[in-house]
Amino acid sequence: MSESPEQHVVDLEAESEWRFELEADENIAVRTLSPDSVYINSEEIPPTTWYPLHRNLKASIYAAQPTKLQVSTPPASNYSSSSTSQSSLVALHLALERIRILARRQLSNGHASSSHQSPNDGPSRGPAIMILGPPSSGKTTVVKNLVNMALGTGMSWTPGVISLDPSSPANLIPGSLSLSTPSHPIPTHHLAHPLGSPPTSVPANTLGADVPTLGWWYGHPEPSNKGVDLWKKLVAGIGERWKERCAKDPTALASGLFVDTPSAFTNALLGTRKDNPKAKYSLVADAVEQLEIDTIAVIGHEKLTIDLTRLFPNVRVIRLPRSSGTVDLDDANRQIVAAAQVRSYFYGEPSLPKEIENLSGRMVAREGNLIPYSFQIGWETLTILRVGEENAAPSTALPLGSSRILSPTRLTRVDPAGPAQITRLLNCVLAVVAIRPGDRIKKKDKGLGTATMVKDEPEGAGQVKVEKVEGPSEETAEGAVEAEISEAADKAQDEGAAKEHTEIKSETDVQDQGQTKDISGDPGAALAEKEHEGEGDGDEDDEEDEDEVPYLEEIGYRETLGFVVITAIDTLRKKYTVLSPSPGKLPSTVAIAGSIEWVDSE
Ligand SMILES: Nc1ncnc2c1ncn2[C@@H]1O[C@H](COP(=O)(O)OP(=O)(O)OP(=O)(O)O)[C@@H](O)[C@H]1O
Repeated sequence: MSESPEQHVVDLEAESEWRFELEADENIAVRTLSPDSVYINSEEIPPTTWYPLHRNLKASIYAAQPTKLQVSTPPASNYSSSSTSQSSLVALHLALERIRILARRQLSNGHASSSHQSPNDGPSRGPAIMILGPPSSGKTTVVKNLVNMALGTGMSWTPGVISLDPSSPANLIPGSLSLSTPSHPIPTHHLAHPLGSPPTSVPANTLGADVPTLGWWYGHPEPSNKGVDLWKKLVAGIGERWKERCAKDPTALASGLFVDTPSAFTNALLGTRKDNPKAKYSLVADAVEQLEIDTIAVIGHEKLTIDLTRLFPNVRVIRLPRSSGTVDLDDANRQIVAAAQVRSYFYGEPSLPKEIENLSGRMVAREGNLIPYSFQIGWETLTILRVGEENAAPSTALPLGSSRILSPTRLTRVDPAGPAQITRLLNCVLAVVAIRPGDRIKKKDKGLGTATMVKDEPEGAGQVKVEKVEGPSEETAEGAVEAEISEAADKAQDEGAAKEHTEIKSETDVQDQGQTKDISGDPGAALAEKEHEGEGDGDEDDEEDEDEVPYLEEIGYRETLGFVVITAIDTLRKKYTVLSPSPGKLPSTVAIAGSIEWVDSE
């Protein structure tokens, strides 16, 4: 890097990357002084246009042509490398693009996706690709690159982007799963830049506002065997919404689907149950089925590629080289990412520091700040639930000879006055869920969808027959796969060897930044009353037992309306202080807690 008082310039060779790891106090901007564009995660940075990069970000700028890259302030950690995996990504993108184009042609010729076709027909839907790999192998980066390449073709694609990684910085908020349909390349200005529109309060004039995003709440940073049932129901819900979208929108169907996954998916025993101990990669298989995946790309994990090839004969499994630029993130890094992700949900993209704002020359368009809203709400008004928590009465309290079968997705109510609950609720991220008229369980139905008690009567060879309340039925379908992907994969392998990523309804007006309001009667209380009126049949049965959850289990895994954080708890006045992305009433007074916490350290 050459350094003169007014500029620091990096000379990049053709097909090489400038990689950087920004420290907590490093904010920089880059621009190319050459006539050709450069790219960040395959988003184009036009010539001579400053592109701000915020602290803690780790990424690279790719140049296809020899380039002079100007850097506002050189970061402590930066280097250039010609060992880029860009060409393998381009090869894969081209194969996927061909399928999209053929699918669009088929669809415009009137072929339905589910209709039986002759072998000579092209694909009748776009590719559905899922990216798998170990921790920090670059999965999210690959997804972002492929999505941006598709959106950069000028073909007006509107692919679906699903994040099944609750800890990915590209997702909405830690603990969530998401489905978005971006129509313009996704930026990489800072750590938490999501693959969809970030927050509920996103103003209508920002870049993210036209990226419809739906969010689901898993509530934990990683899928685990304990949460398998909830996980599968969430994935089924996401799959349903994507299929609904495709049924209405042929462009979405032809554009296809990109799925980012958690590194836990590489654990063969994740999701394996005692009743079927030989089942391997159960959650991968579930996602393949629910999302109709036709291609799995595995990053740099040979055994996994072989295992999955054997396990899914109808799915094309390909291997992608791991970019030598990927950075192994430690726990401290991951905590910084998670905190930045929650902060950006509430506050939007951080402001530019003065030294960058004052740079002379053009600057790329950026999203604005968001102004969240803080208020108090009574313990009685906000119903907080947990999914699958086993805090029911001990089995010893049951009648002799009985055992309890708890539904794995049963809802339990959080009693803030209960032991240790204040500690668990403070700083807790909550997903707000919609309550519809049919969701409330009448007293006579209670027990449905919560816990089932069965008598231990021996049946046959001493077996106990249990009846369990099951969730919604699941659809299955098979996906088509294209041979071109195979070629692209082979090419990727060769090159890799050679060198080494709700509809959240928004209330857009913002006010009262950072102020805590004690709204008498509580925001949301009016809505809560309305809910009761809506169900209102004057049925005295509706009187609740404090410990019973009066809602169907289904609300625990339906898409969320948005997220709030409990930032303080007043035990004397029995009120929560809640940070919400938008002002006014909460859209619902029922929220689900998980294990995700956030403390604003800025
Ligand atoms: N070519 C590159 N140059 C510089 N940094 C990179 C490059 N590719 C990826 N990174 C960085 O490496 C880190 C890990 O990449 P990424 O988050 O895509 O991996 P992942 O497999 O999705 O991780 P996780 O284990 O969280 O699922 C990120 O900080 C990412 O920005």
